[in-house]
Amino acid sequence: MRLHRNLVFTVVDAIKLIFNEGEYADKVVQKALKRDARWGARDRKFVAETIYEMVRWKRLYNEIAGTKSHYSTENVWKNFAVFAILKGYKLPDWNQLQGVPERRIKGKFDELQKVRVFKESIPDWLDELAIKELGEKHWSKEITALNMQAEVILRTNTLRTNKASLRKKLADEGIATTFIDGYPDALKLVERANVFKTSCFKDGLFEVQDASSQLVAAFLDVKPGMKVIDTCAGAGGKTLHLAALMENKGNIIATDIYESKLKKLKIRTRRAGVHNVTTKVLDSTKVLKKMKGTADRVLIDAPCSGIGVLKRNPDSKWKLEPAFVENIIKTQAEILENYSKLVKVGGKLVYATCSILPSENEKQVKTFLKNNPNFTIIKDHKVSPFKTGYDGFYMALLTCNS
Ligand SMILES: C[S@@+](CC[C@H](N)C(=O)[O-])C[C@H]1O[C@@H](n2cnc3c(N)ncnc32)[C@H](O)[C@@H]1O
Repeated sequence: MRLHRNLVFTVVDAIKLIFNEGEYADKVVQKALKRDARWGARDRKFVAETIYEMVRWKRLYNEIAGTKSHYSTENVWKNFAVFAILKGYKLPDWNQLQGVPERRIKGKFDELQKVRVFKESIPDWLDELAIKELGEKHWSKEITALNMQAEVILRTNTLRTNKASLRKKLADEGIATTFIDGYPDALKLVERANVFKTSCFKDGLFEVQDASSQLVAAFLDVKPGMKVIDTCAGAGGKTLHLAALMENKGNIIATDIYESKLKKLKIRTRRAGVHNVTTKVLDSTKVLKKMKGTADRVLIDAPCSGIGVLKRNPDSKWKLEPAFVENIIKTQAEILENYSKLVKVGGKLVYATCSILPSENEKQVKTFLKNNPNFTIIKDHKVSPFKTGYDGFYMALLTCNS
């Protein structure tokens, strides 16, 4: 395998932006891919995957290269050399790659496989927390799965098309996909591609949404004509799915504390042909008070640590902090307590997170049920990245009895 100069320089610049300027990896990848319009699918794949791999394996590569966390250009090249050797690339005769100690890199890699925090490239605190919550054996399996590359999954917009027809249209645009058992509207890309450029995307025929995330809206058991409140709607990934399941009938109120996210949601509804969504910014307690006890269904897709989606956001390993996780657990408890009041008697609520930590999931639900005996649990579902290969998620379906 050969390395191409302009692709590798793009990767090095991207890594500096992520680690020195604190920019988000997904945004940096998007920008990097726009650098040269002549790049083909293989070039784009190299750029995107190499940036994600260098972010994902930061601690391991730092340890092997002796670069610690200092991100000078020279050190980024040293880390890149580790990546290239471990992936089996033939090193070109470039100044930046002179004198790379190939044998020492391989030897150090083998030696570090015995220490999980290096082998899996994770901060000590996260390893300790996850072991406390899940046990060492379970966590070891999950983190190995969370370090794999994320696949691209699409959700068919059933308001505009069906899965088989979308698959054919995408194939006509050069994008091969497969169905996934157990996920009724999902299509998996055979190879990474820029799906946002397709006319299928522009025509609103699909959304990019992980398979596990596609289970959440369906878990809420919505029906056409219902009144549904999507309390933490963000940019609306699940709102759009709810609208499709409700066949555009009834009323979905999408709320969030950030107006900017709800604006993005509005743009997405137009592309998807969704007509039954209104948005409300949660800027005062009055907004919620007015809707108390009125909803047939409430979705709480709560803010969380995101530990279930490290595959997709490997930079979270380095950006997350223990205090953030502690605080978000308190926020989740408050949100569940406050937003559950929106459900009418006989109505249902889903509490969901993209975390695999029990303290953000089943423990939150247990405490809530203890404090709110008018609610009972119908079922819950944990999605393990290790067992499924997709993102880690938790969802619990509760009902309000009085
Ligand atoms: C997991 S994300 C939601 C993702 C979204 N449902 C989707 O499917 O695309 C959690 C959202 O909760 C919002 N949020 C955080 N604190 C909140 C609060 N107190 N009330 C409502 N929303 C909140 C965040 O802005 C974020 O958009």
